[in-house]
Amino acid sequence: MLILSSSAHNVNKTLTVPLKCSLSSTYYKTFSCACASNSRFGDVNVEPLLEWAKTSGIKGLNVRPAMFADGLRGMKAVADIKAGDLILSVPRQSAVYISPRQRCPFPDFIKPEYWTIAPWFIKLALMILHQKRQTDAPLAGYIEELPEHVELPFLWDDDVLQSLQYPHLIHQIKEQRAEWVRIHEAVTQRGLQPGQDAITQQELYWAMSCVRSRTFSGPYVGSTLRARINLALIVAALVLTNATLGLADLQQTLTAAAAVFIFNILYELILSRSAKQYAMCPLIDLINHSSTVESEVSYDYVSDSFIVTASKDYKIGDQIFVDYGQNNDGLMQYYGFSESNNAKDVYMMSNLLKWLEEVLHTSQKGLDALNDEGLLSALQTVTVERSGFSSETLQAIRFLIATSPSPDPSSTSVASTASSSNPAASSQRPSSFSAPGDAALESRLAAVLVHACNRELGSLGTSIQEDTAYLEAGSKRRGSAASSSVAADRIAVAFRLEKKRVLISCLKNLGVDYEALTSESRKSDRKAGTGRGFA
Ligand SMILES: C[S@@+](CC[C@H](N)C(=O)[O-])C[C@H]1O[C@@H](n2cnc3c(N)ncnc32)[C@H](O)[C@@H]1O
Repeated sequence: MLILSSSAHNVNKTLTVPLKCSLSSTYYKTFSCACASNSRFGDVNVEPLLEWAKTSGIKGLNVRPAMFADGLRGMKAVADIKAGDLILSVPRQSAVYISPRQRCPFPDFIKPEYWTIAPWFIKLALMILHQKRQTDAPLAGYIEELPEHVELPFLWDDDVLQSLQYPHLIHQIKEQRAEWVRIHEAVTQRGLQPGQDAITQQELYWAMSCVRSRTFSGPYVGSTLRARINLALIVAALVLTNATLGLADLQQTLTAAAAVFIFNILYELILSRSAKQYAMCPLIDLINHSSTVESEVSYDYVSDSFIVTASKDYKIGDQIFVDYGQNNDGLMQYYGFSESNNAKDVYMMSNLLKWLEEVLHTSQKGLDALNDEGLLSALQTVTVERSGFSSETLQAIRFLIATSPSPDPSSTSVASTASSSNPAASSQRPSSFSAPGDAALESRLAAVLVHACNRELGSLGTSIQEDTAYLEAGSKRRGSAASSSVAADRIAVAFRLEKKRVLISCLKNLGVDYEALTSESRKSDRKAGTGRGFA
């Protein structure tokens, strides 16, 4: 799910929805004016979509759908664009949209009691399917342009899934598979009204995949400006009628009117603090992701529209991007791709305890002490960032190093001198290790972390060089018709390469040039005639 943002300077937060003033209509050009060039969009004709967009009040300025490298659809600038320029505006009623507590919009299609309990992405998927089933659906022009297939990893064969080499995501994707089977059963058995055509698993999966890869979400801002004005007019009319007919004391009437207003505003304020709105916006959802730009999709309260403003200058022909606000796990699972050098990417290391035990001789007593202080989980579910490990993980490892017994005085394990150099450490609690210790302890900590990263990298089945070579060989073959399983393979290899890069950056921050080291060892492997094949 993509994040609706308001600030051009802050993409990491789930942002508040702005009350931006909409620009005057003369500022906009509609798509038909924006560019007279190529009306073909790869092998798809975009003209019907743009015609529909125009009649639906969607406005675009100096942008147009286009095909980019690797046959990827996206949006390009058809004139120079300045940072801060409005480039797209989609009225809320032209989007597939749900707000909190929205009533079932089609009780003859889906049972209202199921609608109430359905999560947001099922609701949006059902809205798409409902539109698809109608002959004169208002959003037909949009629905027809949704991709026919959305190739997400939950559809991959198990062997391709395993080639992600990343148990954390493989587990989540398997859970998603099971969840989506249950959702299909629930929709068909408890959601669909009797007499309606069955919803096949393929249909529902397609709709849910579109939703998961194209929805923007943001905080709910309460009623639209128009709804608030309508409420004000109704209350004013009641006050006037009362006053004219002398039905009640004027002061009492005004107090009651003020109470209605305050209640309404407070109610919406409370609702907007926890609730979210979700929207699939035609044309906006043709914009591809890059984490190098700042997020620009926001909800404009005054015009009741979703808008995109450029967060940087674009030259004519440039591709327009937004930041989907996801690390590579999220991008892979719900968007079907990973991004090279994604700054938000992390590596979830599930084997840390195993690697620690190789060098630390951890005792049950030590692990229990960590558990008592809520720190054991920092060794079990470990998020490794490019910059390093979390402060909790460092604290827990410091404690283990300082308190590990040394079973073998001749051992080369990094903890072998820890307890002997600091006999008081064994009586210390984990809470004493939140801050960096002396130079000896910190250097042992670094050695343990380097060991863990090296062991993790070594356990992955392929090296970074093998993954790179596989992708490069595939790029040379580009142009030959690649089957979808080959495409999935490449997507999986690109993903696991990025995960290795996270660990390598982490090692770099620990002072280890992993690539230089492995290239040395490859040279000696070659001399010795050894080395690994591609798995
Ligand atoms: C919101 S849509 C963007 C428009 C999409 N390209 C289309 O043709 O409809 C999101 C999908 O676009 C593709 N996509 C977006 N950004 C990408 C990127 N940086 N690299 C590769 N694919 C990307 C993925 O397939 C993703 O599921």
